[in-house]
Amino acid sequence: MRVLDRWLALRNRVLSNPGFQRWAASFPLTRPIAQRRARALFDIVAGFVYSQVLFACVRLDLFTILSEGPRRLDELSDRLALSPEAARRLLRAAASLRLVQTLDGERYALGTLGAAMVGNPGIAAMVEHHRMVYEDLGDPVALLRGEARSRSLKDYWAYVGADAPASADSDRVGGYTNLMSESQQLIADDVLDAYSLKSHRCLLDVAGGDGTFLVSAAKRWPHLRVILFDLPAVAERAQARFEREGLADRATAVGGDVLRDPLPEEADIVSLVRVLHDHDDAQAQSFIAAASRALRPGGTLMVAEPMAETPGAEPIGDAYFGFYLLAMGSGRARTPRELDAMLRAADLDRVRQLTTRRPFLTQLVLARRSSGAEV
Ligand SMILES: CC(C)=CCC/C(C)=C/CC/C(C)=C/C=C/C(C)=C/C=C/C=C(C)/C=C/C=C(C)/C=C/C=C(C)/C=C/CC(C)(C)O
Ligand SMILES: C[S@@+](CC[C@H](N)C(=O)[O-])C[C@H]1O[C@@H](n2cnc3c(N)ncnc32)[C@H](O)[C@@H]1O
Repeated sequence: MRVLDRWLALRNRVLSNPGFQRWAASFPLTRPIAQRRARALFDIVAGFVYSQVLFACVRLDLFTILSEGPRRLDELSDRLALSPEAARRLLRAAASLRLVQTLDGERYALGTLGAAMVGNPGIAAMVEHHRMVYEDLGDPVALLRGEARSRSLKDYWAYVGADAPASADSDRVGGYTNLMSESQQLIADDVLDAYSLKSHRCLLDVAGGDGTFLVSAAKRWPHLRVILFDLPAVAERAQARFEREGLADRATAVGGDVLRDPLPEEADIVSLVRVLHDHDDAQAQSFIAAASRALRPGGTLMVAEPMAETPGAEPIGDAYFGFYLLAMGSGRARTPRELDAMLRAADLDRVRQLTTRRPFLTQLVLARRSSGAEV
């Protein structure tokens, strides 16, 4: 450990020296590394500006317009209600970020990342939502010290806070339930492709929102019965959704508070999708305990959510969700290892992690309800 400390002190003294930085940026063997590091730092410095370019594109519906085909600057300037100069500035900014692609004759097409936006409306919903996130992160030091004045996310997520979830009435759950439904479309297939429900009979989705995940599961597996449990005002929306989707014969929504009310006990698999990470440890452990109690021995618990220390996506768990959940006032992204320990503490065993297609969006941990004799 002391050797590592000494090495880090030496390395950081060298790296922070302006003379070394100048040398490394000129010497042919170190130049590519120096440029990559400088760019990485610049992108962190400028991240908010890039986000706002994307926000302007989303607000002006640019990607939908370009999904009709390439357009000339004058056409875009009209449709975006921007002067030609302003439209050109936005389009060039978007092109530099691969959201848009420039073509001859001052024409513009969707870029590779803009095309991905068109296929995933949930991302645009998150971009719009970030207006609220950035309000709360305006003074990150005050946020860390618990002195932030802005509380947009605390008000938005009606199930967090001293008077929650009793205050989560129909008016207050609509906003977050729609956002979760839109963004759930990004992950439901990844989860259902990673774990087959073929051999299960009945799936209970705890804190399942308006049922978007269960609708995907029920449509994929016609033999499956599905039950959703969420706060009463949210469960009402889910029941209406099941009826609209023609699934009412095998999909039911039950209203209640996971921390106070018993969960339905018919299921052989219980899922917690994007639920544990927005609760502090004690509450998250109670959610797991409730889910575990709802299963018979041998039943399966499935936890799907973004996790900390995901290889290649470390900033998403620790920086993005770390600060997002701090502003929200509850929860943290956990590592699969931390979840493993929490699951074992609730009469669950055979904990295993399954690979999903896009682990940065969600990872998957499964466990089995152990038989009483083993506990
Ligand atoms: C064909 C040719 C020419 C080339 C081939 C090259 C090739 C293979 C290109 C690939 C192109 C392609 C298919 C791209 C696909 C891109 C995709 C699918 C991108 C997806 C991006 C997803 C994003 C950015 C998701 C963002 C999600 C966010 C920000 C979620 C936030 C969630 C929150 C805040 C949740 C809150 C819930 C709470 C409260 C924490 O519980
Ligand atoms: C982040 S959302 C996730 C919704 C859904 N699972 C998804 O991934 O789209 C968390 C959900 O937990 C529900 N919830 C929070 N606290 C709850 C409680 N004590 N009892 C029941 N549901 C609760 C909320 O109403 C909300 O629908």
